Amino acid sequence: MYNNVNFLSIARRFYSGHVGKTEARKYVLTKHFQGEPKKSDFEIVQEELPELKDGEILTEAEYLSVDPYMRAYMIGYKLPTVMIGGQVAKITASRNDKYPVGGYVAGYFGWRTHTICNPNIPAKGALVPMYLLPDISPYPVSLALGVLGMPGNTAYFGLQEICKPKAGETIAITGAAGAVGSHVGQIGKILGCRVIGFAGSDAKCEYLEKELGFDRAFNYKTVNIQKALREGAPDRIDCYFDNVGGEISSAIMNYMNKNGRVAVCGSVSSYNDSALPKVTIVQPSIVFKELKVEGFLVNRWIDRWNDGINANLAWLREGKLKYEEKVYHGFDNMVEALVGMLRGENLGKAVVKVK
Ligand SMILES: NC(=O)C1=CN([C@@H]2O[C@H](COP(=O)(O)OP(=O)(O)OC[C@H]3O[C@@H](n4cnc5c(N)ncnc54)[C@H](OP(=O)(O)O)[C@@H]3O)[C@@H](O)[C@H]2O)C=CC1
Ligand SMILES: CCCCCC(=O)/C=C/[C@@H]1[C@@H](C/C=C\CCCC(=O)O)[C@@H](O)C[C@H]1O
Repeated sequence: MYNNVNFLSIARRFYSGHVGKTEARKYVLTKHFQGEPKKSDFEIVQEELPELKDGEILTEAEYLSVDPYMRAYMIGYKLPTVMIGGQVAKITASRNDKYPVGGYVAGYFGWRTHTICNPNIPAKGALVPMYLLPDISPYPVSLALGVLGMPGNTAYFGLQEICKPKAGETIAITGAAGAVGSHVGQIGKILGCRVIGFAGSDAKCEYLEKELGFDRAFNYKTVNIQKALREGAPDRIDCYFDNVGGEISSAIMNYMNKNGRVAVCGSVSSYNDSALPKVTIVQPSIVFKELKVEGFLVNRWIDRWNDGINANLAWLREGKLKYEEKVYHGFDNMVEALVGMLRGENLGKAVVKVK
């Protein structure tokens, strides 16, 4: 026979945390985006989550990410479907010894307030499986969506593995004041390169030059790009980290040095458009300058995910890497946050604090 104390300790081994019904909310995409995402493209659905089964955990989202891919990817999904996205969530109940209550996980759970999952069974088709956050103190857990997460690893691996910059070379970056771009530029400086960036406002450019140490930054909305390239990169460009695509990318690629390397990371300038833009041809430059142009998805380096996080964490702690976050507030404001980020409201990483 169990006495009360024994019974409780055994029960705790199998089920710790809040016991009871959980009311969860989620965004269901009901209409494919046309132009900018709209609130009316979604329905917010409330549901009661079931009791946990053995091996499962219940998490509560603290920060949700808004990322450019969300605008681009949904076209491939059959609707209605829960909106995709990454989040940092606290474990509030657990029937899995390796995932204790109070711990934090990063996962692609979608736009949900609460999630039940079994970390031992990877979600079908997950490009980046969920993981328990390492100790990132004294930094906020939201950084696991930015400089210490997917965008940080995109900068870390994308620049070093594809552009392979050498000290003294010149790197050009578009989308330079965003999550990935601002991080790429700082790694470029750590590696001893000349770094020039293009971003969408004078204030962003001032931040890049004065706070992050970019050699030059230009407001692509107001400058003459050819003139900016001549002024910012007198020795031309050796590495181009392309976040935006479009005409500015053609201009930069046509201004590169022989054997230059281009990391094609994304093309946010056209994600809201239904037709792809017509741009200046780049093939003659690729041929005659023997450029290497390579697209990539950061999950290519999933086996080295923690190496990227640890390297970025070390640079943060040494004061070599700085970050900014644009924090939106409230689960009800997810669409405003997504649209705001796509319009360029963010300096650094855009995230939503759920409560
Ligand atoms: N390949 C991969 O694995 C990954 C790719 N990416 C890609 O990296 C890029 C940057 O992502 P991320 O850092 O998360 O986002 P950002 O933090 O850079 O936010 C998006 C930015 O896009 C800029 N932007 C919007 N419209 C335009 C336009 N017409 N022309 C130029 N810039 C524009 C805005 O800045 P501004 O004010 O300067 O216009 C805005 O702040 C995206 O293309 C994304 O898809 C991201 C992660 C992984
Ligand atoms: C033309 C679009 C290019 C987009 C480039 C980009 O930003 C890629 C980002 C991926 C991102 C994808 C995330 C989730 C996909 C689906 C998740 C789900 O819940 O189904 C992430 O995987 C890292 C980058 O490779």
